[in-house]
Amino acid sequence: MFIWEMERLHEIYGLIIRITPFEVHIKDSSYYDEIYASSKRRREKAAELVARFDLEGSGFSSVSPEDHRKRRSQVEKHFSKQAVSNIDLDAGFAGLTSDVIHKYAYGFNSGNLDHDDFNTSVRDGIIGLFKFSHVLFFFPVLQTIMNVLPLWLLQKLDPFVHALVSQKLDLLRRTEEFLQSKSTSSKTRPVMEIMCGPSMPEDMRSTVRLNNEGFAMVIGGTETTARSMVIAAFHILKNESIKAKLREELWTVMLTPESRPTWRKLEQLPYLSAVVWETLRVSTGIASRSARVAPKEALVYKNHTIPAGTRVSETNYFVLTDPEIFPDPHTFDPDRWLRAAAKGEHLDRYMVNFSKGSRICVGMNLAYAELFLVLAAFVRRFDMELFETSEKDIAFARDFGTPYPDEGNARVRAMVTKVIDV
Ligand code: HEM
Repeated sequence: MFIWEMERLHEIYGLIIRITPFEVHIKDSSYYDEIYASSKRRREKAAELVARFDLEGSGFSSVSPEDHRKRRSQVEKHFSKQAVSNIDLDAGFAGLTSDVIHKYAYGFNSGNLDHDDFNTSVRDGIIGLFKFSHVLFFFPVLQTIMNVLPLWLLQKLDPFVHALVSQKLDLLRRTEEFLQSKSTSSKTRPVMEIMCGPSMPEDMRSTVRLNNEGFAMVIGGTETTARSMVIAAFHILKNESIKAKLREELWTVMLTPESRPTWRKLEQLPYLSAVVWETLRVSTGIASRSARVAPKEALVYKNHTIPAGTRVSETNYFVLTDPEIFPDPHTFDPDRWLRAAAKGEHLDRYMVNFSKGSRICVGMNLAYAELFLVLAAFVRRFDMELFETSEKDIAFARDFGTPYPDEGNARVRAMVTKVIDV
């Protein structure tokens, strides 16, 4: 819950504070782009911050911009708007994001949606990693220990850790198979099959490195997007007028409940777009700060000069709930985006949900595609009522990488009252 302590300290000491012996934290939305800058200005990631995820060699874990650029360029082409538009997305959502990213990255269906409660071990592994991430920050060596312990022992020690390690081992085996097999020329090859193919340079072909790229996609692409869908569902079901307005707009492109408009088509709907933006804003995405280091450039914040080499961070949540930019920030108000657009204001400048600059989320297009397609189907096809669910079940109280409520996981329960057939 350190995020709330930072907020308290900012209230006492102002917009810039030193939060650890090595890190400065700024709570000023207008300064964000200086820290999370484009590749024109050199920014490094602090090695200590990424060690806990055990994704050595991946773009996400790269410290230097040179390593990052080299690795990221092999990944990002598979997540362009063009590439992402070509996938099929079906069905409900709790386990959906995990199934989608496994299919997209590794080519197999992890089967969450086939389970009654959606919550198979695939999802448990990622949740386990997030919930354990503060401990792993201080003791990244635990990752090494987890990797060498036999699975039966891990099962006894902690089912979440067991789920995480088994998942990674399973994906490692699949990466090995991709590296050994002759790649096909099929148009729908998963990202990892292409990345393990002959176009990957020799010095970047280690199985562990490649699997860490794939696992970073799985980690990045599961809880974040799933939580956004859950938050959207909560607000849509709670607010009849939002649901009615959305449904009316969706009728224009979904003549029957089974209509499957493309993501491109859905993106052109102004109100649905506003709902997606507001969902991303209020769901925060990544809760933990991710510091950058400007190794050769002294950053200047107002009358403070931050020496080159210092870790500097902002927290996305503080920007996304900045009342100067988003008045009444804790209210789910999709219309704020339409009002701003009508006035020619560019609120999107402050949509730091996916971070900014050269390290902006590589899976952003996939996340948008999932949100548009899933929310459209959800609203057009079902009438539901919230069941034993209140704001407290989704409110951000604890930072485990993504926001979690005070107890357990974000949980929204609903009863299907009608499946719409016209
Ligand atoms: C609503 C959904 C999502 C949100 C809010 C989100 C947010 C973020 C943020 C804030 C970062 C920067 C992390 C940092 O600075 O350390 C990031 C990076 C990343 N995300 Fe996402 N993400 C989402 C969905 C996805 C999806 C669907 C994927 C699937 C590929 C993904 C994969 C990644 C990867 C691999 C990185 C590291 C990129 C790099 O450093 O080059 N994310 N994401």
